[in-house]
Amino acid sequence: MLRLVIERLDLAPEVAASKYFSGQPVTDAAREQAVLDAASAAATEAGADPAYVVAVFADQIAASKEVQESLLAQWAAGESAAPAEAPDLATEVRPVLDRITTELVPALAATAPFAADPGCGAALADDTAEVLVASPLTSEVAAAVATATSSLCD
Ligand SMILES: C=C(O[C@@H]1C=C(C(=O)O)C=C[C@H]1O)C(=O)O
Repeated sequence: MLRLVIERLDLAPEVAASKYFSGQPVTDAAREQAVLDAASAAATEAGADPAYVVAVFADQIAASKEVQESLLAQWAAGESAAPAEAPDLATEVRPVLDRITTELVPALAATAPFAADPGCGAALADDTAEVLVASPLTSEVAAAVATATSSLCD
């Protein structure tokens, strides 16, 4: 589950790069609603609590936007080198995000029972550290992991 959370968040720089070229705003409210609706429907299908899954997905969206805002601000200010090219958001990046949704929802259905466990926070911190060692992230993505995981434990 955490690997999928990280994999999703690690796509945010590509989303930001595509928006750098297209001029599309970071927030796309209609797309966010479609993502949350898809997650809710998939949760019901997987036997998970849709409210829990939607809350976790709202965090994924917020975390992605943190990364995008941070990178776009750096590129605009010339603080870091802007990308030279970017994938197409609709045809190349969002399909990958959608594929992750189909995997992340069943993974959340499996881990949701542990949300109320008193050891959830400590286990989450340990597991997050382990996944981060396995997948080194840029500082912007690493900084948003806290947002992405903030609703996983009660
Ligand atoms: C990732 C995107 O940027 C934002 C974050 C979204 C997400 O995490 O699913 C959806 C829409 C945007 O508000 C996107 O536009 O696809």
